[in-house]
Amino acid sequence: MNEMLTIAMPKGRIFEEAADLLRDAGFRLPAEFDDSRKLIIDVEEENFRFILAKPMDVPTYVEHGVADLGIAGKDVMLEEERDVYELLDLHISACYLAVAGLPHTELNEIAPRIATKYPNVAAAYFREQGSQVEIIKLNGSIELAPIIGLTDRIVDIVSTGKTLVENGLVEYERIVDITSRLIVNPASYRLKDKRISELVERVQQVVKANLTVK
Ligand SMILES: Nc1ncnc2c1ncn2[C@@H]1O[C@H](COP(=O)(O)OP(=O)(O)OP(=O)(O)O)[C@@H](O)[C@H]1O
Ligand SMILES: O=P(O)(O)OC[C@H]1O[C@H](OP(=O)(O)OP(=O)(O)O)[C@H](O)[C@@H]1O
Repeated sequence: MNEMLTIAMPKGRIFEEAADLLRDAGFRLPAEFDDSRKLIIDVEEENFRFILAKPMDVPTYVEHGVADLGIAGKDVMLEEERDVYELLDLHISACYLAVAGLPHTELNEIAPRIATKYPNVAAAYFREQGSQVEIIKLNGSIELAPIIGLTDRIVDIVSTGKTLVENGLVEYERIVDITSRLIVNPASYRLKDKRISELVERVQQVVKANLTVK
């Protein structure tokens, strides 16, 4: 029997597409997987243990080795900078990080303020631009910040652009394109290399096939 693999799955948006990828790669995941409130799901047929984590926490579990593998958005990887390897771009849950704000407004020259759920990414971006900004960390509804006068700009995820439009905001700069990644703990990668490489191979086939269809 193969050695067990523990995989940290992000709850929420990415979950369904990630589960579809694994199923398309031929892994048998039970129906329970999709609508359970359990946080740990063992799939004995495949010798997998899934842990269902908040998306931002997935790299933390993988870095500490309590999960061998994980699926995380590139946004989370950039923000968290964890000591893990990125094995595959899964090309799912595509979106991008952008700077947005009220239309026809300039950045306050003295102390521009930026609201974001991604303080590290935002700080690095404005540093590279040579702008000194004050970052205000929010946990959601980021678009509120410029509307109610908390900040000049936001750095946030854009997908369809609907949230910006419906709140009267415009995009100023696109920072980076985002898709979800398969990540691995470096020690697990060494110790379970055969099992992990086989999984990567199977998932990669599906990713390639999906890209061809697109
Ligand atoms: N429109 C989008 N908004 C936010 N994240 C998106 C979007 N489209 C794709 N993603 C991807 O999904 C991930 C976030 O998933 P999700 O919204 O479920 O988590 P979350 O932001 O932690 O949610 P919450 O804090 O609302 O529980 C991001 O890391 C990103 O890679
Ligand atoms: O371009 P769109 O397709 O409109 O998607 C982008 C929006 O989706 C996300 O918010 P989410 O729904 O996760 O809510 P939150 O504000 O609570 O983070 C993100 O923070 C944007 O607000």
